[in-house]
Amino acid sequence: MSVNYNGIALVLNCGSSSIKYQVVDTTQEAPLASGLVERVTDHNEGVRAIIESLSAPDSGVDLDALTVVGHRVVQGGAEFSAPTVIDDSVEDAIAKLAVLAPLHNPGHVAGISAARAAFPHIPHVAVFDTAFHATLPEAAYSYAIDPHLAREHGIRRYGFHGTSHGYVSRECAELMGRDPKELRIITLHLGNGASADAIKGGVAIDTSMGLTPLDGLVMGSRTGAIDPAVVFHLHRAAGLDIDEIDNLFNKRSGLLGLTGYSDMRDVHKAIEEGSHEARVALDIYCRRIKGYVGQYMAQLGGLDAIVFTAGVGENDDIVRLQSLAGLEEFGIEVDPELNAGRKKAATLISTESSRVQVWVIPTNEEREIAVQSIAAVS
Ligand SMILES: Nc1ncnc2c1ncn2[C@@H]1O[C@H](COP(=O)(O)OP(=O)(O)O)[C@@H](O)[C@H]1O
Ligand SMILES: CC(=O)OP(=O)(O)O
Ligand SMILES: [Mg+2]
Repeated sequence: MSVNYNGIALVLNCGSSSIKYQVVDTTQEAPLASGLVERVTDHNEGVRAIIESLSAPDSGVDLDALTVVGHRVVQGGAEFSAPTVIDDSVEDAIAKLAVLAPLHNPGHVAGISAARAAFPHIPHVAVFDTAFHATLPEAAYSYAIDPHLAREHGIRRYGFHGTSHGYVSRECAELMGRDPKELRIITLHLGNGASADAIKGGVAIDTSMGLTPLDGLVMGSRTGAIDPAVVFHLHRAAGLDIDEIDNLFNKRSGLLGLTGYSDMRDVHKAIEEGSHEARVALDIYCRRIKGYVGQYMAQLGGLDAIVFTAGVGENDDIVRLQSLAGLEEFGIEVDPELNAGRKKAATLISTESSRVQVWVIPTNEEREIAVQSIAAVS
């Protein structure tokens, strides 16, 4: 049973290169304040600047009224599977988990430390991207390596974007007027980072990201799935060391590596200008999505709905159409007219005869983090 508590939360989502924030009053639909600071290099400084601007008399926000500060944390490892009130030891544990999310956890800790210094008397809660995937069956989270070695080094599939996958899958069930317990859903979170989830009866049974947010779908600057032997080969044949390969796979691959652009809008522009590389990049991107849809349909033993969300999923009708093209035999039919354009609100884009409903549902990680943080301290 879930109980909804009300309150006001400042939510900080310290991403790999940006900080998104919202002040959420759960009794109101729209946030009291929201914003995005891009190209952040120092998250401690970034968070302090955000708090300073929210403290201004004309900000429309009364920071004295805050119930809680909620922090998005990408990697919770084996330690954290639920929203957790942050004390020094929790902050320390999140810092230690940075080896398993090097692009994300260091920024989270810098943001947490700035926010705890600014609001020492308000509870701070960490909401983990990994938590929604704590339900994965052992066969889904285990890799085919020596289990002793895996246990000793925490090597397993953790899965990320869980707050988003959980949120949009619950929204989807509600929009379909069905109990999540009776649904099989594939959620496609296509942002700068991208991942797919297979959700059965309301719980995740598979996810495309792994030990770190590098595996799975093609992303803005990350490879997604790649034969691990490419690492050995690049080391032996091209002389790259481990850190150089890590940097290459995480920061200079994906759409960026293929085309020079990490933003899908730029990839489309390049295609319009006749770029063959950009065309192939889009084809790889969509082909990979289709592969996960097929795989997860099989793991789920059938399918009731597909949900597209996040920056690409909500805005890119070409990606949505191309990723699901040719799946009519499997009961998946996108209606090109319903699909057309950017979606600012939940929209059904499948045909009436489609056995599987296809939805675009805008994610709202910040609101979901607010709700979960308030519940954790209520
Ligand atoms: N109109 C659009 N058409 C296609 N892709 C878009 C559009 N707007 C945003 N995007 C894509 O969404 C990405 C950002 O998604 P978002 O979910 O905000 O990512 P993140 O939370 O990881 O920063 C951009 O990098 C871009 O690729
Ligand atoms: C986990 C992850 O990849 O997050 P983001 O999409 O915010 O980079
Ligand atoms: Mg995101």
